[in-house]
Amino acid sequence: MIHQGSLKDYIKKGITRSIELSTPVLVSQVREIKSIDPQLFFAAGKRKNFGTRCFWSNPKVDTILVGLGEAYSIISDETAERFSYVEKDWKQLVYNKILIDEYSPYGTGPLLLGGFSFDPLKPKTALWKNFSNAKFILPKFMLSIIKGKSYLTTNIICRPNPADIEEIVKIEESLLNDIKTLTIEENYISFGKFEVEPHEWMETVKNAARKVKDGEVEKVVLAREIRLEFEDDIHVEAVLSRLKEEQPMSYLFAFEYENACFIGASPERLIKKDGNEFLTTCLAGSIRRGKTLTQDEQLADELLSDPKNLIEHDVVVQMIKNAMKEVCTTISSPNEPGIYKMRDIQHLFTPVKGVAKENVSLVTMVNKLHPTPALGGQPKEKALEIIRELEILDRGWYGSPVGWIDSEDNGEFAVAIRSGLIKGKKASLFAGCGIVEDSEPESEYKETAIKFRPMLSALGGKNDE
Ligand SMILES: C=C(O[C@@H]1C=C(C(=O)O)C=C[C@H]1O)C(=O)O
Ligand SMILES: [Mg+2]
Repeated sequence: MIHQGSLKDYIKKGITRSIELSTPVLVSQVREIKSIDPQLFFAAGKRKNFGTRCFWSNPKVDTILVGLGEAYSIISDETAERFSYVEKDWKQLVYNKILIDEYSPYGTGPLLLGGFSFDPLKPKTALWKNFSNAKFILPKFMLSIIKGKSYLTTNIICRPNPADIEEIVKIEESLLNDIKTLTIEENYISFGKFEVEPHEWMETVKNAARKVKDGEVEKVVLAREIRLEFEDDIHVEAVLSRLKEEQPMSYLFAFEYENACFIGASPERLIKKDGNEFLTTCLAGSIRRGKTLTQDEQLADELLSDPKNLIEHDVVVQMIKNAMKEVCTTISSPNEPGIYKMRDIQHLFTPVKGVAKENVSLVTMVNKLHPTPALGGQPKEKALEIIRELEILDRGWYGSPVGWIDSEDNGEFAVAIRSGLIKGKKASLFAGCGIVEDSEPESEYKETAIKFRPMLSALGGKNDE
């Protein structure tokens, strides 16, 4: 529906409604705007001190979302209940919304950007202070670039006491003006690298492989951390630009709360929902890229017929297909895995599509799938126990679902791998490997080294193994 009238009028209406209902009322305006560089919009958020910035784009790049500031936030430090908490709070907020939608394609209007932590039962360390078990933001301003067109959504929460109406309208205007004068500064600064206990990590791989051999689990994923220290503050904007250039086959994401930014370029989709269609991806099993085309193809063939990697992959396929069967009327997926190639690595890849039964929400599916055996293991609970026991790190949001949900329950979540947490001059990067019976510590260590490359390179480092 197209509403006439100015944003200010709608805010006044929102305030009146919020007095009547004694509840916050969301006013959300979408308008098509002249095309804007999403990186610059993200950079403008820093200059304007919005505090919170979110960036999300899919590999096809037909959906780019950049959110600035917090009109509303949904934060939960509960454990199992964190999923339903987010859903309930969001449903309540959008129930009374006033939409001013000249244009409302998929990916515009009121939507939440955020994610969940990997394992709420693992004690949280200071590193992940700003990253709750669930944290979703409805941005004050959001740029959506959908199939090449740019839209600006402005979200205002009206409460019984009048909001700073003038202020909001003023900021919106100056924000768009400001972007015209911005550029992204590259600052490649040297850094020192510290690997957190690599030998102990290889020991844990050995222990995990033994547990698989003993029949405790089918597969378990173990991750490790490296810490970088720079001479100067890291420019998150420049890192994002580099990731965009170097990892075009990946989801790009950045979630910045105060001084901490979780950022990465992940090839792995957890789940996408568009109407009643679900799409998910099994991605597990890895090999390096070749130096020549012939060598690259040889490596791909090797991966496609390697028993260890095929087991790693198949455990994921079985679990995801079973989960999809429970909530879908029909599912379809290829019988054999294909190859997904990125700049630094190639993976075994099987997409799974399905048509959802009625009332199966996106968050329900996130809850059901996370963590898949690509990041957790099989069976899920036993694998999580082993990870808690063996792993020498706090995963925080690494390996977790990150993405977006709109007010109609459309959206998409990626698995936050090939990622790191940046705080000022410091960065912690994370990478893991699926461990099965035949996993060898040395070669799994090498595999994680390759998985660190996307972030290391985006931070200005050389490709070392
Ligand atoms: C755990 C990660 O990646 C996962 C593990 C893979 C493997 O072990 O082959 C491949 C892709 C992902 O499922 C990571 O990148 O940190
Ligand atoms: Mg592997």
